[in-house]
Amino acid sequence: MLNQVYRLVSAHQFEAQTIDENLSSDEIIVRPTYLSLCKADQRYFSGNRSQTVLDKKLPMALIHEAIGKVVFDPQNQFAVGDTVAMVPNTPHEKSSTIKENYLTNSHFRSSGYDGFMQEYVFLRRDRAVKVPKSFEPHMAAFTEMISVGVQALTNLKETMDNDESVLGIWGDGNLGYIIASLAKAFFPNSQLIVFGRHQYKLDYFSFADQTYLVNDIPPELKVSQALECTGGSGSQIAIDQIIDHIQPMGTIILLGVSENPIEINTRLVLERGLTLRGSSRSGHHDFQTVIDILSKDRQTYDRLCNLIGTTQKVTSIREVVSFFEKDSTSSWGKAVMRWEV
Ligand SMILES: NC(=O)C1=CN([C@@H]2O[C@H](COP(=O)(O)OP(=O)(O)OC[C@H]3O[C@@H](n4cnc5c(N)ncnc54)[C@H](OP(=O)(O)O)[C@@H]3O)[C@@H](O)[C@H]2O)C=CC1
Ligand SMILES: O=C(CO)[C@H](O)[C@H](O)COP(=O)(O)O
Ligand SMILES: [Zn+2]
Repeated sequence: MLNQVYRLVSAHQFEAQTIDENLSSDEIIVRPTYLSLCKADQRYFSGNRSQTVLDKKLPMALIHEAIGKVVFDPQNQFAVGDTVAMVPNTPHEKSSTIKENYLTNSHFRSSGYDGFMQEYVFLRRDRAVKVPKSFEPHMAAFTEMISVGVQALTNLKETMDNDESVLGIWGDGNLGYIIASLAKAFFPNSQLIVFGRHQYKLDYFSFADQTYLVNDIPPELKVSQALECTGGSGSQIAIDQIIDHIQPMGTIILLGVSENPIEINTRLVLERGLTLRGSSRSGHHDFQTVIDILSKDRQTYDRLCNLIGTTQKVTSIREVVSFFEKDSTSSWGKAVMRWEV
């Protein structure tokens, strides 16, 4: 079957390419309906990656956060019209030790492999997670990013010592907001403190127990465990600050992506017996956990709906380009396209 794939060929430039795809019995065909933008997509779109990386990965269809409607399932496991969240990580082996998203031979869409900016997605059936009909579609579109939060909080639970009293989140953007929203589901008895750079963003975290601007943290304040959700050079500054404010033997979960290697004060990491654990992407199990949590927990569901930012119906590549540009100047929230290209 001929399929149209909308690939980024160079910064700010997409091209429609026609590819011939054959459906195998372990795949279904999904028509993408709502696509949500991630910082990683913006870095490719704006050419904010090294030339070596761009040369290696482009042309490539962007977007790894999306829902769509099933149009065909050769095994009738999914009904035509079912809404599914699509898991961008595709593992090629099973391991009892390594989670699917850390296997080095897994393929991740919109990072070296075509993402969801396509007419139809030929999706391995174990990469589709049913979304309840009642879910707000703009919010469901960023299920992947919520699942990154589930993965991070699960990793924290697996790694940390028994001090759950105070959780600190560094980063007042989308990822920080998602993790803060999920935190009470994982740590109902913990106090939640969010550290950010902008008061107007911190105001959205009204459900946290406390928020601080990073240049105004009381010197004696301590958190038990911390999650770093900043990225870029902000990660280095945030990690330095976390090391100063975390209890000895605490765990720091690192999520922010930095283009260049950053410095970490290992002397203090050793002295204080800290654990630093990286958390990247997510797998099918995390997606299912998102659906389960949001189906039961109305408060978390509503908070995540409040993260919906710029939304627009897009019907052409020109509109997609202007949507990416609009998102890059937006100050808050997830940008979601209703996909009618
Ligand atoms: N590990 C993973 O699987 C994933 C990682 N990411 C990565 O996470 C990072 C954050 O993404 P996202 O939330 O969407 O980005 P946002 O830009 O929405 O949020 C980052 C926020 O952190 C603030 N910030 C910067 N430095 C600090 C600091 N030292 N202390 C506290 N806050 C700070 C930023 O302020 P300002 O704008 O002023 O710099 C900004 O408000 C990105 O690098 C992204 O690529 C995203 C998804 C998944
Ligand atoms: O956003 C992410 C997951 O949701 C990751 O940050 C993204 O996968 C990193 O990929 P890349 O190395 O291509 O920037
Ligand atoms: Zn992402």
